[in-house]
Amino acid sequence: MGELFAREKAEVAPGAVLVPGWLDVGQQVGLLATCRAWARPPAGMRTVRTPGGGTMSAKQVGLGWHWYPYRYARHVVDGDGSPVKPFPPWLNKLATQALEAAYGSAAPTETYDIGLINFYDRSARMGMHQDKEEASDAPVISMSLGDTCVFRFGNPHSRRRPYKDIKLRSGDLFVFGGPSRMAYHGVPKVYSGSAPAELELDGRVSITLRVSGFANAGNLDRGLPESMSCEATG
Ligand SMILES: O=C(O)CCC(=O)C(=O)O
Ligand SMILES: [Fe+2]
Repeated sequence: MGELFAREKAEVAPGAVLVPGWLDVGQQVGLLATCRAWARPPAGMRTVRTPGGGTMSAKQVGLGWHWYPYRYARHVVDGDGSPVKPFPPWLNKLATQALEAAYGSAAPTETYDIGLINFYDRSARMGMHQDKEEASDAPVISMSLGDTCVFRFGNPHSRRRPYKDIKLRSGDLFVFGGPSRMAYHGVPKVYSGSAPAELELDGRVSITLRVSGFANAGNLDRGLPESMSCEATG
C-alpha cells in the first residue's frame, strides 16, 4: 500500500534503529510460512508460564536456545521436553544484512544463534522488560510480521519514562544495540486487522535474533548432573 509520506529510517535512541519496510511482502510471506512450520510440535509454540503463576499472553517458540523465565536451555524444559529446533545458518545471514541495514557498514562480530518467535493475538501484550539472559552485548534484531503494534522503547534504567512509542508494521526491522542494548521495551497494543492481506494472518508475529555468548555451551551437556544439563544463564 502506498504511503502519503514515506516512513524513513530513524534512530529512536542511541544504537536503536528502525528500518521501515525492510522486508518486502514476498519475504514476509516466506518468513511467516517458516514461522508456521517452527510453531508445530515437537518443541512448538507454547504458552509461557512465569514463576509467579501467571502466563504470558504472547505465545512463543525458540530456535537454537530455548528461552523460559528467566534463562536459556537446550530443551523445552517447561514444555514437551524436546530439543529446541536448530537455528538455521540462513538466519545468521539475515542477521548480518539486518545489521548492515540498521548501522551501515558495521561488520557483525559474533554469530547469531538464538531466535525467539512471538505470536500476538488481538489481545496479547508484552510488558516492559530487558533482554538480559544473553551473555553477549551484540544487538538484538527484531522483525515484525502481520498486524501493526505499538512498540514501547524505553531506557536501560527503569521500565518507566522516558520511553518512546513507535509503530512497528509488517516488514519493519528494529535493531537495538550499543547504549540501548539493555533498554526496557514492550508491546502495549496490537492493531487487529491491520496485517497486509497477502499474509492471511490475524495477529502479529515478531522474530527476534540474538547472540547467546554462551562460549562454553559445548560443555553444558557434559559433566553436569542430569537435572542441570542443557541449561545456561546469561
Ligand atoms: O514482539 C516484539 O516486538 C518484542 C519481543 C520481545 O521483546 C522479546 O521477545 O523479548
Ligand atoms: Fe524483549
